[in-house]
Parts: sequence; C-alpha cells; structure tokens
Amino acid sequence: MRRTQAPSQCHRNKNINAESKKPFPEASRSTTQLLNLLSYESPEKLSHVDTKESATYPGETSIPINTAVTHTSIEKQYNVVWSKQTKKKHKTWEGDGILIAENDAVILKDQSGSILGRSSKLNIQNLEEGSRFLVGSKEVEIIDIVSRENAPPNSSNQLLNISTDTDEVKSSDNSTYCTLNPPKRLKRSWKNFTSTFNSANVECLTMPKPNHAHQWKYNKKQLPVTDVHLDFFLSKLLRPHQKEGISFLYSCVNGIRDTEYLGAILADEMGLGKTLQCIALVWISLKNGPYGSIPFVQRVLIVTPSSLVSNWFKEFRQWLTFQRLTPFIINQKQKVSDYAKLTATHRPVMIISYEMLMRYYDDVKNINFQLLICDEGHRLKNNQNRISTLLSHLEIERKVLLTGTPVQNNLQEFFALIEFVNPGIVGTYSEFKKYFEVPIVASNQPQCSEEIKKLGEVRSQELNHKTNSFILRRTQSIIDQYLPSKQECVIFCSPTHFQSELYKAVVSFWEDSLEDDTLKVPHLNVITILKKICNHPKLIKIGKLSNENSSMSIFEKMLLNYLQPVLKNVPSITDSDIEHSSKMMVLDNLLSELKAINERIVLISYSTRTLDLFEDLCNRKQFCFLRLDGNTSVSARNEVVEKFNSPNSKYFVFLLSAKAGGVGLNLIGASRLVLFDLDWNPASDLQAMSRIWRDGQKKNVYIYRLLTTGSIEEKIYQRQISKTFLSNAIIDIDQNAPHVRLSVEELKDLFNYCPDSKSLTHEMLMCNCSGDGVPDVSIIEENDDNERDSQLSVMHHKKIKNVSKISELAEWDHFSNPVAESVLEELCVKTSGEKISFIFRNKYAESTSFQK
Ligand SMILES: Nc1ncnc2c1ncn2[C@@H]1O[C@H](COP(=O)(O)OP(=O)(O)OP(=O)(O)O)[C@@H](O)[C@H]1O
Ligand SMILES: [Mg+2]
Repeated sequence: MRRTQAPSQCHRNKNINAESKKPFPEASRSTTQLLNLLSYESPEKLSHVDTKESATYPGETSIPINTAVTHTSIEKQYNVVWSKQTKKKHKTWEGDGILIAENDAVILKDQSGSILGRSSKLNIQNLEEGSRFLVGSKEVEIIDIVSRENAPPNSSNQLLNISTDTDEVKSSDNSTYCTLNPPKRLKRSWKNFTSTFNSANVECLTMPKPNHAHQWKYNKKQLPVTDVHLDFFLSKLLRPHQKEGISFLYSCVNGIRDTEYLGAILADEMGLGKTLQCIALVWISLKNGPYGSIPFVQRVLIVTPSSLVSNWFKEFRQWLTFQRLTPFIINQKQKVSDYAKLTATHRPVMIISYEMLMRYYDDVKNINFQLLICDEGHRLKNNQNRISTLLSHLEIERKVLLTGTPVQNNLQEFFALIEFVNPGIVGTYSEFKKYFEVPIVASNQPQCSEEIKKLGEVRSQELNHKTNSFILRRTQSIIDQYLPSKQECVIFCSPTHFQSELYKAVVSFWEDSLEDDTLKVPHLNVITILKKICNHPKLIKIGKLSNENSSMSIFEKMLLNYLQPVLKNVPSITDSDIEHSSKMMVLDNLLSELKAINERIVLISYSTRTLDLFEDLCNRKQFCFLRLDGNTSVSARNEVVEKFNSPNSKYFVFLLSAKAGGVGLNLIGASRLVLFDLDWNPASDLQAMSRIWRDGQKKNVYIYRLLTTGSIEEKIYQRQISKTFLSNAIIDIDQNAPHVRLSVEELKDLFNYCPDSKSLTHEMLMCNCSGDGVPDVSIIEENDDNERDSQLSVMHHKKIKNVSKISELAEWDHFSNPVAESVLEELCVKTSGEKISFIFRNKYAESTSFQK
C-alpha cells in the first residue's frame, strides 16, 4: 500500500533537489533553508513522522514504510562520500551521504535523506574507513563510522524510514564490493559537502545569531537570517571548551560580539587544541554565513612558525580529511604564485610560515583573503618588527591570533597584540599608556600607596572588561580529565670540581675587570660562558682557548689567563668526558634507567652545541634518536615528528632545539621530557615543557628540569618564579638576542656562585623543612599573605599550575640530599643520588575520568 507524503515534507525536499544542482553557494543555502525548516519540528514530531508515515520525493514513487524498523534494528551507520559510477580518470565526489548497514543490507542516502541506492550483496563486516564500493549506480567511500552513541537520536529513523526510489532499489542488485582493486582516490570540490546531519540533530553546534545592529550593518541585501551549524562530523569530536571557543571565534570574526571589530585572540594554554578550534572556524566560515547562508569568507591565510606548517596540514587531514578540504602549503616547491592561480573553490586555505610570508609578501598581498590566522602569535608582540608591520598591512579584517603564552607582564607588548587584531580598540599607544599602563604598573610596585594600588586595580579591571570581548583564555586544568598524571621536578645537580673551578675563574675575571677601566668585559659574554660551563665545560671551546692562536679576541686572551691554572690540571676534554658536567652525568644515568623500562624521552636544549653533545651520548650508548633543530628543513619536520610519535617507533630519544621547535609541537610518543637549560623568558620554558603532556598522551608523564646548584641557572630560575628578584632589570628578549641591562649590584648577585649550597632556591623560600619531602605549611601561608601576585592580571585566568611565583614552589614536595631511595627510584634517577643536591617535585594526579 502506498501512502502520500505530508505536504510540508514534500516541499522541503523539492527545494533540496532543485537547489542541489546549482553551484555553491546556492546549494549550501538550500541546505540551510532545509535545516531551518527542520529545526521548527521537534525531534519527537520528526520521529513520529518518520516511523508512522511515508514520504515521497520528486520523481519518486512512494512505497510503504516498514513500521517495524526501529532505531535498535540498525547495525551501523557510516559517513560516506559518493559519486556516480564512472570510468573517468579524474572525477569528483558529488556529495556527503550516510550509509546505513542493517541485516546484511545497506542503504545509501544523501544529506536530505533521499535514498540513492541499496545493496544486499555487501559483506557489512568488511566495511571500514576508506572502503570503496558500489551501491546501486553510486560509487561510495567510507569516511568514518557513526558510532551508535554518537548518532543523533532521531537520525537513523529519519534517514531510514523514508520512501525509496524504485529504480535505485532495482539497481541495488547490481552492487559490487570492490575492495580488491580499488580505483584511484577521487578528486572532489570541497564545496559540494554539506552537513552530515541536519539541524534537528541536537548534537549540531549552532553559532550565535547576529543582533539588529549587525543586520543593519552587514545585511544590506536583507537576506534571510539563517542558522549556522557546525557539522556533526566535527562537533561530535569536540571537547566542551572547544565548542565554546569556536562559537566565540565565530562571533568575533563576524562582528557579532562587536560590529566594529573583527579580530580575536585565542589565548588558551598549551595543548587545549587551538588548532582544531581554528580548523572548525575555517570550515564553518567557508561554508556558511548568517545571511542567506552566504559565507563571508572565501579564502583563509594561516601563518605559523615553520616548524608547525606540516603540523597544521596534518591536523586538517586528521579533522576534516582531505576529501573535504586540502590546504595549500607554501614551501620550496609550492610558491605563493602557484596558489594565486588556483580558485578559492578548490583551495580556499593557504598555510605559510612567517619566514616565507616575509619573502613572498608581495605575492601574498595581492590575494584576496578574508580571514587571517596567526599561530604562536606572541611573536607579534613587538609591533615595530618587520613581520608585524607586514601582516598589519595586509588588508584582512578578520584576524585570529593564537598564543598559549600571551604576554602577561609587559603591557606594551600586550598593546601590540591587541592593536594587531583590533586596531584602535584601546586607543593609541600614548593614550593606552597614560590610562592603563602607567597606573597598572605603578600599582604593582611593592611600596606603592593605597591610592595608587586602588587606581591600578580599577584600570586593570577596566582593561580586562574591554578585552574580554575578544580575548579568550582557558587554563590547562580544563583538559585534565583527558590527560594522564604528570610529575614535574626541578633537579639541582651539584657541579663537578672542574665546573666549579672554571666557574670561579670566570667570575673573578669579571670582578677584576670592574676594577680596571681598560678592561671592558661585556657582561653578556660572561653570562653566556657561565651558562655553557653549567651545560658542559667543553662548550666554551677550551681546546681553542688553550691552543692559543692569533685569531683570539682580546677578551678571550685575557680570559685564558684566568683559566690557565684550572686548565693545567685537565689536559684535554673529549666529547665522551661527561663526568666534567654534573647535569650530563645525571642525564646519562636517567637515559639508561629509562631505556631499561622502555620509556621514551624528549631532550630539549636552547643550544645546538649542547644537542650535539646529546647526540654524541646517544651514539656512544647506541640509542636510536631523532633530531629537530633550526637546520631541519620544513618538509622534514613533520616526518621526524611522525616517526617519533608512531606507536611502534624504534626511536628512544627525540633531540629538540627549544628555539626551533619549542612551540606547538606534539611529541606524545614520549612520556618523559628533560629541559636541560633555561631561558630568561619563563614563557619559552613553559612552551618547551608542554610538548608531551597533551591530548592523546596515554602514559604518566614526567618533566625534568635540570639546574646546576648554586649557579647562574638557579638565579635565572628564581627570576622566573619571583618577580621581585632583579626587579629593576629590563630584559628584552628580542628573538635570539637577549639584551640584559643590569646594575653592577644586580650583576654581582647574578654571578655570585654558591656551589656548596644544596639549593639556593630552597634557601630563598626560608623554609624550615628538613628536606624530607614535606613542605613547611607556615611558609606557604606567609607567602600567600605577603606576596601579591605580581602578574598583571590583564587576562582572566584561573590559578596556573605551572610555578609562576615563589609561594607555589613552596607548596611542592622538596627533598634534599640524601634524597630517599624511593623518590629517586620513582623518578628513574636512582643511580644519580650523590650528584643530586635537591629536588622539588609536583604531582598532578590523573583525573578519575581519564581512560588510558
Ligand atoms: N577534541 C580533541 N580530541 C582529541 N584530541 C584532540 C582534541 N583537540 C585537540 N586534540 C589534540 O591535542 C593536541 C594538542 O592540540 P594543539 O596542538 O592544537 O594544541 P595548542 O592549543 O595549539 O597548543 P600549543 O599552544 O602548545 O600550540 C593535538 O595532538 C590535537 O590533535
Ligand atoms: Mg598550537
């Protein structure tokens, strides 16, 4: 018995069929219109229609619905792409669809629910991602499986219980399963794709709607206001904070939060998936818009550090799959001029490194991009540098700046980031300085009056309020539930006798130079030499110094005089002499202990010469390793990362230059990480240390930070955690050239060497603990009272877990030499007990909901 379809439903589907033949954006518009119509019907009503009534489509004959079919009788559903069967070499997929497999039969449906084909000859057990086969006259490829729990509650009924096209039913008998010799991957235009599920699906993420002011400004043609949804295939994968982030970014770049300004800063802490949030924003922006479903964006420019270009490409592939969108990467082979020749329809997204952008700027500026995404955008904190200037001159209004470590203590840099995304939103710099910066900075001075303090707080809140509309920051705690446990420890390594002697000689050389006007010793050189001695004395090129030659600078010749007595006792130092460096010895032991338990490790240093030493060590110990530094080509970077992260990787060690790859990389192949030296800028260290405790990590994570006891390394570390230490120092970290301007007194403090201390940092806490692991509670309370958080709270962030002030370090477990065996064993440093003078340790317990 045949039934006729309900008129409203018939009308809806007529729209789809007529519209789907049209090129984009009409095709997409019709889909959204359909979505809107559907959204007026409650899910209950839809399922009622679906199960009890039949539907007829234009050109179809209605047949009775099998009312016995229920949601529970469906075995599996798959998201698929489909096209007509053809022998053409280059053909394109025609659209997204859904394949419903049930009792050895499959039904292929398009987005609207129209049946495109059936087959009863497939072995549904064999269906998997990438399977290619025929259903009726349509060629189909499986994109992914829709798990039952992810399937929208009404989707299966809705898709299943509608009428079928009798022709298609007949052709289903001709279906063939062609896994043996699959044809080449079909090309397709990304725009043909539409939502996998309709808006009646509760799981779809719906974007905020524009208000009247927005419509007045942006909807001049008075098109219908349409709902904008993020496709289910993506929204089902997102964490809740990512959904919130996408809505936020969408409303910023479309002027829904503020019609005047279209920029946003996503300042989520490291590892929260800023890349995925942007990919979703890109996808939604290219496909849809709030008026008549017409997108505001046709082309997107993504600028990223060179080490992350391939990572972005990989993430696009992972989250969208290339059937949907293949971004165009600029590299040695693919030029910007090549991209310019491609239509936005086929390649709407271009990914380029900051360096390449500077090189090919003229070509880039001629391309009409409507959305700019700058990854690791903190590098734009100086608006005078070339890259910031070039990027601000691109005529792209919609801008998203991503940074895990926004500038928190320098309001001028903060201004630069704001000015980049939303020029003028906080006035000119001189206005900003007068109104915000001066009072806020003044209120952070320890001895400021109550009045100044109050004014600073008010202005700080006002700035917060102003920036909240376009800056979003969430802390790592938000993804704790998806991560295993983490232990972070700072290990203080007692310097070797040779290190101590060299160190003292260099310091006295500097002290003597203060007395002698003819001797001008640049203190930066002294800092560099002392840091090298801490890593390994070999790094100061002792060989070169001791074989005096004419190419030596006056500085080196003078230094040699001071070092000579020490060097006399050590005739030569070879690469294998790790016993001259305490940190190297601890590292050596750590590697052996980890190898024994089969845990892999990332070793990070700011110095490539130190990476060379690690390499020598690995070679001697016959450890398989990979290395990523500034010399690794952009194209090879992803390859090394993937090789390391692959589940059966043979590589035990990953050597990483903090400068070349400290940001953005995911190195979840390792469960251990050593930061061997440190930077003046705590944010750089934080970036480097965040490479392994990220989504996808299944093992418990250990982060080790090695410091040479009593040395300049401790002083730098203290500066990182205490804003009062060296408070008057102005430290400009300008890319690779730090300029440290310090008074003589501050320099004396910096160079003051205390090798006999177990930990100067612990002494600084004035902690009464016996070093047995239990922190002294009284000091924690006292510190909390006395020490105001000197971070300028211009971001609305919650308490950061990483140590950003002394009182937080006081809360960590601390152990002084001799450290308990059990602790050493747990940290895999039991063979280094004697060399370790002190350990601070912090444990972040795994969430009870985390599943390995
Ligand atoms: N919803 C998710 N489900 C599973 N994995 C996810 C999800 N979101 C992100 N990830 C994964 O988490 C890892 C970290 O994401 P991503 O690199 O985007 O972080 P980030 O915020 O950019 O951090 P950083 O500031 O260090 O660059 C990536 O491997 C990414 O694929
Ligand atoms: Mg990132």
